[in-house]
Amino acid sequence: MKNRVAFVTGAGQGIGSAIAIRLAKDGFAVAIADFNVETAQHVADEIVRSGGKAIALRVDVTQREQVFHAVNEARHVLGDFNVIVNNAGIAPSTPIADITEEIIDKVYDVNVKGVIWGMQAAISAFVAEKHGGKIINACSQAGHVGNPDLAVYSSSKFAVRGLTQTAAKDLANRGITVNSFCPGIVKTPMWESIDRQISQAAGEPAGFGTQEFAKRITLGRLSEPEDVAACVSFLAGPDSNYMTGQSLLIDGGMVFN
Ligand SMILES: NC(=O)C1=CN([C@@H]2O[C@H](COP(=O)(O)OP(=O)(O)OC[C@H]3O[C@@H](n4cnc5c(N)ncnc54)[C@H](O)[C@@H]3O)[C@@H](O)[C@H]2O)C=CC1
Ligand SMILES: CC(=O)C(C)=O
Repeated sequence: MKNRVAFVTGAGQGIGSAIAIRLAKDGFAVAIADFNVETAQHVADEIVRSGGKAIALRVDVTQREQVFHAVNEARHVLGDFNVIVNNAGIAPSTPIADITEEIIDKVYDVNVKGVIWGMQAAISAFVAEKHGGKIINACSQAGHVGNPDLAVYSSSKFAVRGLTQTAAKDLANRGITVNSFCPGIVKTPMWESIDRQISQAAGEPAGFGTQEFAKRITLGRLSEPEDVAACVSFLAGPDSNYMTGQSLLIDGGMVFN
């Protein structure tokens, strides 16, 4: 029998690694795709040690050819292609008055172009395998409400929400669903870095930025990467078959739509 194959970008750490590990537990053979191939290999080894199937692939999601190459390799090595999770992202703090062209290009190259290249590569793999599939993009609560000090990042995530809605309409007739997940504050290296930058800018000790954001969380706690992975498991599985174009908030009630 063929493997069900999932390809997760930015899966060497944080939310991406939790998603990869969860999808492996769900029975997927998983391609762990990351700029940092050492952390990716570490996650793949952990999955294989637990009895799952995984490979590590080096990919820079800003480079279209690299994304197509990695998706093709995953398809050939793992034997099919069913789900892509375009998770890789970066989030430098960007107070509005200090935004430069360089930082806009850097963030948009990863967070927006990376998602577009991932969607295109997945479409070509689904077509080659003669079936539909699921595209899942990393958005954020910052893609629903503008966040202080994160203008470039927030606008890139608003773009991901728009791309998700549009692609869902474009791809429905090919049997492809497109959804995104929108975490709030997740305990990962990305969040630690945002907290340091916001706290430093306010002249406060580390942890200040987290306290400020946490005031908005209805459930009263930050989330773990596994909280997000559980929802992505739903989006990757058959129980979400009648859902497309949605951007699912997993933010403990920071934003209500
Ligand atoms: N941590 C948080 O509080 C939240 C995170 N998110 C989103 O979730 C996603 C994952 O975030 P975290 O796990 O927190 O981030 P992280 O910074 O901890 O991990 C990101 C991973 O992406 C990889 N990566 C970065 N640039 C890449 C590129 N050009 N090509 C390939 N891989 C690349 C990194 O090597 C790293 O392994 C991002 O899209 C982020 O915007 C959304 C809402 C909240
Ligand atoms: C990092 C992020 O996406 C936040 C705070 O919403």
